[in-house]
Parts: sequence; structure tokens; C-alpha cells
Amino acid sequence: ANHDTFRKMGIDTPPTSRILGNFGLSLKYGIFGSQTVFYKQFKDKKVYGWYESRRPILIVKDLDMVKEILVKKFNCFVNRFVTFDTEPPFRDNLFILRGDHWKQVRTLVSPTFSSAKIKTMSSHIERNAKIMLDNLQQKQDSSECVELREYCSYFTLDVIASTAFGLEINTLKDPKNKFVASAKALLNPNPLVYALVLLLPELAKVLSMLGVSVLPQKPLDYLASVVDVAIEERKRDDSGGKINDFLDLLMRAEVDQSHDTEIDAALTRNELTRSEIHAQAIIFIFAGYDTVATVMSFTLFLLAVNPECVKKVQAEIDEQCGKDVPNHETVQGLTYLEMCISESMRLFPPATLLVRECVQDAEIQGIHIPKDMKIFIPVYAIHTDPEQFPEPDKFDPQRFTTENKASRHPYAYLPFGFGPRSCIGMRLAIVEMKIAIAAVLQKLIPVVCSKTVFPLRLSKIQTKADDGLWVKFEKRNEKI
Ligand code: HEM
Repeated sequence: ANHDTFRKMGIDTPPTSRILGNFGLSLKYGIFGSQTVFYKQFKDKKVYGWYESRRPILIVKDLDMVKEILVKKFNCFVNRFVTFDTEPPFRDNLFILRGDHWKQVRTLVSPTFSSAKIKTMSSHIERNAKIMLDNLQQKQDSSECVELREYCSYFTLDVIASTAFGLEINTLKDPKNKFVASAKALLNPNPLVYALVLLLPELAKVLSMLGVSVLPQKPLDYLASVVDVAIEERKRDDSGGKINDFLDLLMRAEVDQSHDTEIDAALTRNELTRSEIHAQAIIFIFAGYDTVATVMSFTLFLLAVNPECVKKVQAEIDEQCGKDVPNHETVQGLTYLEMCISESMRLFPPATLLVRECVQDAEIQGIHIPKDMKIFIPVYAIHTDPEQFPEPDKFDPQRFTTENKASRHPYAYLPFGFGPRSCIGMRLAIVEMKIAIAAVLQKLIPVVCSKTVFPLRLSKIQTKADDGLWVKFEKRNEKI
């Protein structure tokens, strides 16, 4: 491989180094800057090229092209590409599965996320929101500063533990329990191994031959065993199907162990293997723990620095929920809160890029995309393009009124992706965030504190504030 691919295609690239490709630019500008700098530099182009060391990646900026790739010509772009191979129990998860195998599992798992199922699962969310609020009220009593990101992650981890693993844990009270430790070990893999693999994709194969995996195996095996124990318990006391969580629903789709459990590659499969159940439960941690915590914490922080928006959200909560604890039904009416959450995901999307791989040659808006080409859609740069969002750095929930949404390109806002491969947990995530934030704001007011750093400085490698998201909470004078 060399750096000729884009030159031959007649596509521009930033200055490219012989060994690292454009990797040096990623290091220099970070994930946010490297998108926005070149998105602006190639202003009039629909696409530009990028070399992640030697791997060519086509960056697609044009929103009509984005629509074709994600939706209209989805069949040519079914897969994501992965930078390293993985083993069970992680391997068969929805995020990295490919082709027909992905399609089968997505079809089998989708009913788990229907509105009716989300509704039955929201009792777990409401219970955990109450625990969080009680604890925040204690912090308010002692005027303690709270770092929102870490704080919200306790809540979101408890929600995933209860919905995907059948575990009732309380991370706030017991931050060292094994489930928490395992989840954290997975989300913070060895940075050195990770960086090396990104830089030299071929190295991953050598490492895995040597028994070094990018993801630590022990926590993965532990999480799989938690799933097994819960499933066996439910089978024994016949409570399966009654607990109303992901695990129940995945269990119901499980292949009967008394049959042949070989993976049947036929498209007509209508059952999951145990290994596929493990992989989905684990990917729900990856996809649904840090993401939700990120959005919740940035939203609460942005509200703290925009007190007039807090007042509006609180008035809406009083109107829709009265004195009752916000629940699945009453949060449906919290339109303004949802606008604030949307605006927070515009400015600070947990997924800064969408990733696809071309599986058959395609012609998109006059550009030929060859089979195997890797694609990035630069979500963060699109979300902060002043042509779509004037004064892009300003927090302005009004951008998400029905009229304002209708006046933009529908693909200018992509926090959950789009099309058949978009986020399967989107509606669950939105309900979860609305219930939790409403429960907090019904009783408390987030305000800046001595540790607050604003404007924010973003991390170079993930959607995170370098100085943390510090606020404190004041008691609300309830009017009703
Ligand atoms: C605010 C919270 C969340 C955000 C911003 C988010 C964002 C995303 C994005 C951008 C994608 C890729 C979409 C694409 O490529 O078009 C994705 C995929 C996915 N998400 Fe989420 N997500 C969130 C919460 C969740 C939750 C709570 C779950 C499950 C419990 C979840 C499960 C998944 C799965 C399984 C995929 C892969 C889907 C597939 O490839 O078929 N996500 N998410």
C-alpha cells in the first residue's frame, strides 16, 4: 500500500507524510480539530482523502452523498470497518458484525427496543434516577461541587447493569464492585496497545497470535459469566420473561439448547446463540454507558451556564409532571428539554464520526467509490458548520423547534447516525436522559461553582471536557 489511492482518484488530501500518512495531523489537532480544519480547507469539495497511516479513508462532507451512503444505497455500504480482530464473547456484537450475519442479528434484536419494551424497561430507569436524585440532594445540602461526567456515569452504568445483565448494583455506594471494574477496564483499554494498532493495523494480527488482545479478555469473560448465571437462574425459577429487561428479551430469542446449536448461516434464522447473547449484552455497555453519561452531563452543564434555559425546562416539568416523579409517560411532553438535549448532542456528539465500508463499487453524486474503500462521515464538523448552524459555538436550543429543523438539510444533524445501521438504542437513550434530567431539575438547580471551567476545553481524543464538568446544586423553591 502507498499514498497513491486518492491521487489516482483525483481527490485532494491534506499534506501526507510517507510513513504516518495523516496520523500526525490527528495527533496535532485532535479528533475535533482535525475534522474542522480540513472540512473548512476543502470547503468547496464534496469529499477529501485521509490516510490513517497507510489506510486510505474517504471523508464525505456533502450531505446528499451522506444520505445516499447511509440510506439510499445502503446495500453498498452495509459494514463498518474494524481496526482489530476480536474473539468471543465480544466478537458477534451488532456494532462490528458484517453483511448477512449483522442483518440476522439486527432483525432478532430489534424487537428488544420497541416502544412497548422501552416502556416496560423504564421502571429500571426511574428506580435508578431516584437513587441519583437522593444522592444529589445530599450533595446540595453540603454545597459540594459535583463532576457531572463521572457522576452521570454511575447512573448509566446502574441502568445497563439492570437492563442487560439482570444485576441491581449501586455504583455510587459501591464503586469498586466487580461489574463496575470490568466495565471500566473494557472502556479504558491499554492506550499504548490501542495506539499501536491504530497506527499499524497489521500489528493487531501479530499481537493476537501472541495472545495479546486489544480488549482485555478477563473482564469480557466475567461479563459473559454474569449473563449465564442470570439466564440459568431465570430458567430455574421460571422468572424468565417476567423481569422485562434486555436479558429477558434476548433470552426469549435464544436457540433451544436441546437442538443443534451450530450457527445456521441461512437467512431464515430466528434464534440467537448464547455467544451472540453475550456479545449483545457487552456491546450495550460499550454503546449505552459512556454515550448517555456524556450527553446527560454536557446537557446539565450547559444548563448550569445558561440559567434562563433551566427556568424554561423547570416550568415545563411542573406543567407536564406536576409534583409526581417524572416517568415514561410524562416525559413525552417535555419538548423543550428534548430541544436542550439535541442542542447538547450537536455541540458535543459522543460519536464524532460515522464509519462505513464500501462492499460493492458505487457511483455517488458523480464520484466513483471502489469496493473496500473506508468511509468517515465527519459528524462534528457537520454539526458546527456555520452554513447549517449560524454562530455554531453558541448553545441555542431554539435551533430544534419544528420550524427550524424543517429549514435545514435533514442530514445536517447526525448524533445517532441514520438508516438501517443507525443507533438501535436511540429511543431508549432519549427516554433515559429525559427521565433522569427531569427528576434532577424538578428538585434542584444546577449552577456554576468554584471549580467550573467555562468556556470548555475539549479533550483531543474523545468527547470529554479536559477540566471536567463541575457544578453545584441549589434547592429549588417549589411553586406548586
Ligand atoms: C446518547 C446516547 C447514544 C448515542 C449518541 C449513540 C450513538 C450511536 C451512533 C452514532 C451509532 C452509529 C450509527 C451509524 O453508524 O449510523 C450507534 C450505534 C449503535 N448504538 Fe448507540 N448511541 C447511544 C446510546 C445507545 C444505547 C443506550 C444503546 C443500547 C443499549 C446503543 C446501542 C447501539 C448499537 C448496538 C449500535 C450498533 C448498531 C448496528 O450497527 O446495527 N446506543 N449509536
